[in-house]
Amino acid sequence: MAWTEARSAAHAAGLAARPGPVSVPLAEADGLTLAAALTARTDLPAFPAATVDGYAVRGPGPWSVAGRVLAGAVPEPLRAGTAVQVATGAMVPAGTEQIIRAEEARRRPDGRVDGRGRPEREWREPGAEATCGDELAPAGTPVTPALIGLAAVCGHDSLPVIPAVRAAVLVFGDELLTAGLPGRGRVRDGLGPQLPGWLRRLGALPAAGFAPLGPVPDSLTAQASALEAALAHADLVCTAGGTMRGPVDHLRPALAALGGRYVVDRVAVRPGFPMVLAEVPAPDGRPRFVAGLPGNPQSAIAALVSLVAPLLRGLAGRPEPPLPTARLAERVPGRGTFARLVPVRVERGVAEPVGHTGAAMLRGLAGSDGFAVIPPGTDGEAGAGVRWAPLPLLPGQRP
Ligand SMILES: Nc1nc2c(c(=O)[nH]1)N[C@H]1C(S)=C(S)[C@@H](COP(=O)(O)OP(=O)(O)OC[C@H]3O[C@@H](n4cnc5c(N)ncnc54)[C@H](O)[C@@H]3O)O[C@H]1N2
Ligand code: MOO
Repeated sequence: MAWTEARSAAHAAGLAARPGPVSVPLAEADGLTLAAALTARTDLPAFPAATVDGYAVRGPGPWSVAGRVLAGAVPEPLRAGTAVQVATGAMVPAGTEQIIRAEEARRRPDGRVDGRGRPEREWREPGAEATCGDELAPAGTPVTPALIGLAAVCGHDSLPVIPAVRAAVLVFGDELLTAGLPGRGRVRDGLGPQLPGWLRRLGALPAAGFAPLGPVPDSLTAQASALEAALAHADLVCTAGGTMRGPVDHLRPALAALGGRYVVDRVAVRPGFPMVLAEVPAPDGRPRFVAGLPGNPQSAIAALVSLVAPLLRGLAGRPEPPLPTARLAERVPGRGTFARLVPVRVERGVAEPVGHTGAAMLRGLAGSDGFAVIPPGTDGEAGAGVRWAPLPLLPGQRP
């Protein structure tokens, strides 16, 4: 499958399988996606609210001071010739004609206040920000802290959201070490420690109740049963390794044993071409997903960006945004009929290829912002515009 087609297929499969909406308390909604439009449950503000500390007055001055209204209280209507002291945020008494700022009011010896109000009203009218029923954000909007605040001030206690995907990671390979120095045929597992952070940045939560103890042994029975156990807790299982047809590559037979159906089976891209995305049936009728990432560490992350990122956007009910573009700093040869993904650092719109980018390497990737995409049948020319697929780095977390 072509790389662009594979990304679209992953996104479409996610959209089709997205979970139904749930209602969550505001404090738990951050980072999720609105499942229905957010509407104002009341006028905002809900009552006329003073914007300054001062005196609300009615009729011509000087005014005798009839009391005060603090924020949170309901005032009596104002009679002509009187003033009440108001605090910022206090409900303005009915009949108020102007508010004289505290620093611009004079207390006369007889106790009355005098002064001139400013031409503009010093209170907010009900509905100035929103009227009851206004749509404040459409379905599909990512929930941010500011949106949570907006929902709170217009009367919501909970929000309808698409729940977060629960994701689990399984690494395959008897050669993998989880501690100490590599050597004598053994390598350190570079994906088990890395994938959870990327998945979290893509909006997935760890699958509660499932924590593998380490690499899964290279046997079909071990890998099929590890997958089955993970799928009992997770909407998405990312596996690493075993995607090819080596003597101990069991991912495809394990998927077959679980009744898996391929959404994507190998992609015309380098690195990462043996990547797989499969749907596995589940008792509730909503499919679960297995993303088979190749074992070569950089290839695995290329597959994560190519398949897992669009899948998770689909599962969250979000659209797939077009890839950003940048200018290539230097010439990058293509890979014939395959697309090529090249780790780059992107600075002020210029994509600079980094070094150490073999499929088995992480050194280049660890200093990059994402992958420049050299389309099939082309070379990337110095100065030419390219699309690039960002790594899910958070602002302020660039390497
Ligand atoms: N005959 C062919 N052999 C291979 C081809 C091919 O076209 N024909 N393609 C190569 C490509 S491309 C890739 S990518 C790999 C994919 O292989 P697998 O997904 O089956 O991965 P493994 O064989 O298990 O491992 C490959 C490589 O990566 C190391 N590895 C695995 N897991 C980890 C990990 N968690 N952390 C660090 N390193 C890991 C493993 O030791 C191997 O060196 O297949 C090629 N072969
Ligand atoms: O596709 Mo492999 O992932 O080139 O290294």
